[in-house]
Amino acid sequence: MKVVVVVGGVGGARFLLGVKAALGLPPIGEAGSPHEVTALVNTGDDVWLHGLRICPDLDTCMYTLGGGIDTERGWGHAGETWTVKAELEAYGAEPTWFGLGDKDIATHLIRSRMLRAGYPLSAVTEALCDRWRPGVRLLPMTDDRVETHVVVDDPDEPGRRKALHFQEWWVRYRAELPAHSIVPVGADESTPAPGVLEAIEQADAVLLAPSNPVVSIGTVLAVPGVREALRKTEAGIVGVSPIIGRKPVRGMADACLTAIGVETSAEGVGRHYGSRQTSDEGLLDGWLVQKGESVDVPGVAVCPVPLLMSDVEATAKMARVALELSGVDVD
Ligand SMILES: O=c1nc2n(C[C@H](O)[C@H](O)[C@H](O)CO)c3cc(O)ccc3cc-2c(=O)[nH]1
Repeated sequence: MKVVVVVGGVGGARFLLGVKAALGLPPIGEAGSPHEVTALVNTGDDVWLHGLRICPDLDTCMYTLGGGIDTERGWGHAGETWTVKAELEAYGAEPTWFGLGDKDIATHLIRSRMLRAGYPLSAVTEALCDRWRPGVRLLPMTDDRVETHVVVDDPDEPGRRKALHFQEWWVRYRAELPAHSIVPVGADESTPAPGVLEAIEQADAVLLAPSNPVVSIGTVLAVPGVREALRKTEAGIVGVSPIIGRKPVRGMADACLTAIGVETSAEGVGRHYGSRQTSDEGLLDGWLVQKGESVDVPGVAVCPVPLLMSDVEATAKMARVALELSGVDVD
């Protein structure tokens, strides 16, 4: 069976652990299997810092599925040290608000060297995954440069607005500066990475992970051709709500949803993604929401399940329901 999962970072990576387990694949590492999982990964969080290209969502998926993630933070290496970071600070090298771990820097050095040698991001990712063996194909949504920027009131100059790179808004300001708009800069000119459209077209099932609907899932959908391919595929498309009650399960999706005028609720996000049957932009055939919530998304089969990805087993149960709701038989 061919499964495509649209993902962002931490939530997406945790969900992929469950998808693998639901398909009988070991959550961590690689194993032969009749099933093929392809993750379409958001690259709008990517950033050049200290001369290194950092791809947070690709790395979080790679480390999580490859067994190297720091499970507490949800990003970066387990057992990380921060020697280089301290040295950079000693030089007063900005930015100091972004934590580059020593082991993580090796990933960025390899990637930056390959990018500078002319390799596309998809080839770089494949090379890095040769070591980590995540057991799913990690595809960047595009090989082109797309960077999410957030327009805020300039904290240093009242009355003026400025565009911050997503990482500065997210890490330095903890998304506490109200966002007037969130823009995936470069998305309009980008094209899907090799294999993205084919994976969607050939999929038996497509899942939208419980990642940030705006800056993760939304950014992948902003790459021209992706939404159209999703609307056309024979595969059933099922999303998983990242919101329980009125709060995101983790991260700050509420700050992003408010910025685009979408209610922070499973119903709000479900309607935002829209029904594939009854609207000409919508994507969803099915929508998983928290057990006990009554959610109405016209034209979409809503299925309440326990949504907390408290461990791989719980996530696998959720992923199994999502796969079955998409119309495939998991077993
Ligand atoms: O809150 C933080 N998140 C950090 N993140 C997480 C990152 O900002 C988020 O995971 C995504 O961009 C949002 O999904 C990192 C991710 C990396 O791949 C590499 C380094 C970092 C460093 C930080 C950091 O210092 N603080």
